[in-house]
Amino acid sequence: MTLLAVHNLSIARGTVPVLEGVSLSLAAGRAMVLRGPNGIGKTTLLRCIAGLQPALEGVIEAAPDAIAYAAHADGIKATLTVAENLEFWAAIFGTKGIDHALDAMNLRDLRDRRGANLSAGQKRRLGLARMLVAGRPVWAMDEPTVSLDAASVALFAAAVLGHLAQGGAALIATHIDLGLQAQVLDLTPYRAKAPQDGGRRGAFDEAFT
Ligand SMILES: Nc1ncnc2c1ncn2[C@@H]1O[C@H](COP(=O)(O)OP(=O)(O)OP(=O)(O)O)[C@@H](O)[C@H]1O
Repeated sequence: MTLLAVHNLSIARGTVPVLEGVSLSLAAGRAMVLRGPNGIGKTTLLRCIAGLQPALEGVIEAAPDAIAYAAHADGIKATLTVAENLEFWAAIFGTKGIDHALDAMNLRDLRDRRGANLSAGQKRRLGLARMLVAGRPVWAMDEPTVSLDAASVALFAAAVLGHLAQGGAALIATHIDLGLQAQVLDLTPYRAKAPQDGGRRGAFDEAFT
């Protein structure tokens, strides 16, 4: 069963075209890794697929509320504890139970620590635990392993495998090898033909973080 299909997508950052003609398809149980040099448009593509910005052209097909997105920023509430952060997200996503997410990302001992007091890697683990409480079939993730140590990368890879085994799918922009059996999509051939630097003035989208 196909959980996500993208047809002939063209996307821009600000008003500047970044990628043209991107198509991909992700079936249940499958992972895909997005590759390409810095600035090619991996983040922009993921944001578009997550519904955070419109495409210039093309079609994205997924069931309503199918996609959970983990961005560079973790969206962690500094004044809430680890457990409260996850409870908050479970309430937003309409799911129940956070223990499996605490266990999966080794956060049990940190459950009562406030978001503000977590290390960078711990914050990242909490951000990834959020995916586990989302209860959504398609995980779209942008550089999920930044700040993670080797043990945490292994935990994350195991969490992705578990998600795939349950019929989920994952689209992951990463520069590292996660040891997953994933299809690789290099975005380099889809670089937009329009000038990348010319016409840039006024193109900056300040809301883009
Ligand atoms: N706020 C902005 N407004 C307009 N253009 C931007 C803005 N931020 C980044 N860009 C440009 O958009 C293009 C695509 O950036 P994007 O972040 O999607 O690339 P990426 O492949 O995720 O890069 P990286 O591997 O460095 O994370 C780049 O050329 C970048 O310089």
